[in-house]
Amino acid sequence: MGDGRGNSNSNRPEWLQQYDLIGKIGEGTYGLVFLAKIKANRSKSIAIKKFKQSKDGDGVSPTAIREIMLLREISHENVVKLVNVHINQADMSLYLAFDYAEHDLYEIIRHHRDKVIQAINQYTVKSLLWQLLNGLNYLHSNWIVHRDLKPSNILVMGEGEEHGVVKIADFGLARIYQAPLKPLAENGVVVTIWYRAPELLLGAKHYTSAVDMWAVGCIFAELLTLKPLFQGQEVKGTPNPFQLDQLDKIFKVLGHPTPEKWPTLVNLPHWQSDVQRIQGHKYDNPALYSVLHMSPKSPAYDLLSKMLEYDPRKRITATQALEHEYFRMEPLPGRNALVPPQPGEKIVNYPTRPVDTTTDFEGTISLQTSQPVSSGNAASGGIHGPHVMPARSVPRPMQMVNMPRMQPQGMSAYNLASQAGMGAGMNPGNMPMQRGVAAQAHQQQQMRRKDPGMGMPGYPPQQKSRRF
Ligand SMILES: Nc1ncnc2c1ncn2[C@@H]1O[C@H](COP(=O)(O)OP(=O)(O)OP(=O)(O)O)[C@@H](O)[C@H]1O
Repeated sequence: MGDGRGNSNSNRPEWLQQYDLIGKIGEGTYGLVFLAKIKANRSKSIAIKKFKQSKDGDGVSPTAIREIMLLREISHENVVKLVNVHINQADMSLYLAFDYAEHDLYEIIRHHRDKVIQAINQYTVKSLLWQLLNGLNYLHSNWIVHRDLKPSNILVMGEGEEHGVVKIADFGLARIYQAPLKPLAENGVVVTIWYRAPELLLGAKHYTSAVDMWAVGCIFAELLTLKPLFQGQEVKGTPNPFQLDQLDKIFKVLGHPTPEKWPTLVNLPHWQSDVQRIQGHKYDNPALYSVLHMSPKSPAYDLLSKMLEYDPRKRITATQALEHEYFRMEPLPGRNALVPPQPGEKIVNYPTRPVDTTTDFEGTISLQTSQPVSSGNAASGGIHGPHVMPARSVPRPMQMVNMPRMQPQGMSAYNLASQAGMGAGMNPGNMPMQRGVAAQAHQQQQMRRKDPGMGMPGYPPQQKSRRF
């Protein structure tokens, strides 16, 4: 695939030359995510996450540094693998290359809800959940709390040797935690609101791995019902973690927490200070089973209610959850979550990721048009063909961590610059670019930018606009 830029190949730093860029696949709070192919092995797809420059442009953000430090030490089948780290010394922009995963739970759930209009089969739900817990158990036993678990961060591998294997991604907010625990206030607000644990919403100063288990409970319920369990309206623009509507949604389903069942509740800042507002409505009759349409006696219900235990100290841990009866009864969980082992069971064909081939590494839009994306790669071809779509416009709201910036010279401590093999002045925009974009796709992108909601029911704008 050519780059449409003549013979600039020899000027490119080595790391750029090893990839063919296919296009943009996503945008998060911290940067853009691109799909690329390794030239030496065209069957190998890579997701390259480019971190945004800090506002003051004085180095690599601490979020990025933290992500690298964590990821380089992490190795587990259910955690996404960091294959390479690249840094552009000219502007200190940072590129992390991960193994590419064709699917994520956000898209899988959306596909079942909006396209096939049918529940995810039990085997798939159980296998996805088991693998998610398995990865999380590994992270927690290594003193890592993810803190931002949500369906889009839980990736699932497409066709190939690892088909249907879950990979936990996006450690932008993950942090090694050690006793004594660091207060939350130092790090900004964590966990996207729908999956945010009640202790955080009530202003807990310390977090534990229990916040991830709450998020897993919300995701488990969403896999079962195809709807987010607690869809609170976020009040933006405040560093205060208190989100009344989110708490209200939780209380409505689970009933009000009480100091009898959750003794440390009374110590939480917002339970005291906002007691009138929090307890304005009294929800005495928990209704989780009616939301889920399942028997409270079923093992799935039992496991879920243990994940949604109010008191974080009583909430089930990942290790305990893996031992739960739910996973010991038929259908047993398997490694390929997407393909039920029983013959005759219908296999759902999930769509490949949409790829926006109009955006290059610098995040600029190209209006040039040429041929469609060449065939022969999973993302652009396969059974579903290319999804050339406009990019999402609105990054998810989340706060940057308030820490001093790492200066460029400081990077050598992490041995990143040497790995990157880049000379100063090199521009990552020189990356070979696929120019297979119709002007129509660009127009569509502009139109959708004006409509962040994209007409999807039940999702607030930042969720609705997640996909192109
Ligand atoms: N290794 C990967 N393979 C394939 N897709 C990925 C990979 N990592 C991330 N993505 C996808 O890229 C998109 C953006 O990811 P990113 O982690 O930057 O942001 P996010 O999780 O959507 O939002 P935020 O960072 O604001 O929480 C998501 O759709 C995600 O599923």
